[in-house]
Amino acid sequence: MSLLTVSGLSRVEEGSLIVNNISFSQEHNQKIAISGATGSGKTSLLKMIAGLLQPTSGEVIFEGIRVQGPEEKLIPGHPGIGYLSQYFKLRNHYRVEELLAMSSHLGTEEVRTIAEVCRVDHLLHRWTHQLSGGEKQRIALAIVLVAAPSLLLLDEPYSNLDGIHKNILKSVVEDIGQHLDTTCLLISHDPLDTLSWADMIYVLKAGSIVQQGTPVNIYRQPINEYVAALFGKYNILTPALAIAFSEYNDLELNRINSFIRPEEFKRTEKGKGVEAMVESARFCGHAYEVMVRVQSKSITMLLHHDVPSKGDVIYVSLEGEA
Ligand SMILES: Nc1ncnc2c1ncn2[C@@H]1O[C@H](COP(=O)(O)OP(=O)(O)OP(=O)(O)O)[C@@H](O)[C@H]1O
Repeated sequence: MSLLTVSGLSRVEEGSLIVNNISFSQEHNQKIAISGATGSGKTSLLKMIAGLLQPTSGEVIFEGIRVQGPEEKLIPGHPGIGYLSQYFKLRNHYRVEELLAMSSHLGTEEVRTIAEVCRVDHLLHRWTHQLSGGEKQRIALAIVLVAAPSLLLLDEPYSNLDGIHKNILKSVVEDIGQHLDTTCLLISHDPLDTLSWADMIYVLKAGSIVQQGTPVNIYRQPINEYVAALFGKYNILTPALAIAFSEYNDLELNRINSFIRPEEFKRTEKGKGVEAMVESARFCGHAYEVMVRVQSKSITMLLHHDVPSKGDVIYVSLEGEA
């Protein structure tokens, strides 16, 4: 039996379908990410799973039992499902340890472990107004975790954090799965948050799932430009460009555009690739982003060495020989 089964879940708001017939299931310890542009319905979906928003139709089955919505229960929510909103608030005038004790269903040792996993064990005596934003976020997460949920729903957990605190929280989320045996489902619109973490990604657009797959599959084979754009930089390979590259690469030729990531192009020797005129070469930290013009279309590629200059003619092919 799956830990979570979502079947035909929909929500109508002011006459519009904001979540449209969503179905998927999640196994124990499977890491699922839901991605989508702003307003695509991610938060509404997550709240319905948590029992905090009433579905208009469809159902959520958690550990074999239907999750009731807020219109069916006095106190909304499900004790086995933890939900951390991107707009969480910590109560004022309490010490961190008091907040943890108030929400805890666990013994002192287990609370201590959760505080350690969340990297907040050194903050237990602090008052809530004495914390930074990143610390507050990890304490809010610890408060959800001490209620001992088997499923943790995280709504854009990294959105307000700087790089350093984001990395700490990413390690925390990794550890939650490994050390606390809590299954996680998170939503994010940032590809860096989901690609390296998730086992499975569902992409939402206007309330519907438009693509589902492993991170590699979603990144390398986006089914449309919306999915391609959500997960990083991309080039549109028109049918005409595909014919030009097919002379040097094994390409399936069809009449539709396909989407190629910058790192999938490589610089090659004359006679082994398509001729391209360099328009610009910009350093971007891990590589140079080089814009070239091929048959009047611009292509962005990433080069780590042999970086050309503006105006140079180079030869470009795709990774993998024909
Ligand atoms: N109570 C409501 N009344 C009317 N429309 C709503 C309500 N709640 C959400 N919506 C609309 O439903 C759509 C989905 O909202 P939701 O917050 O679920 O999207 P999201 O993908 O989480 O967005 P974001 O990434 O910006 O948080 C949006 O167009 C939003 O304006």
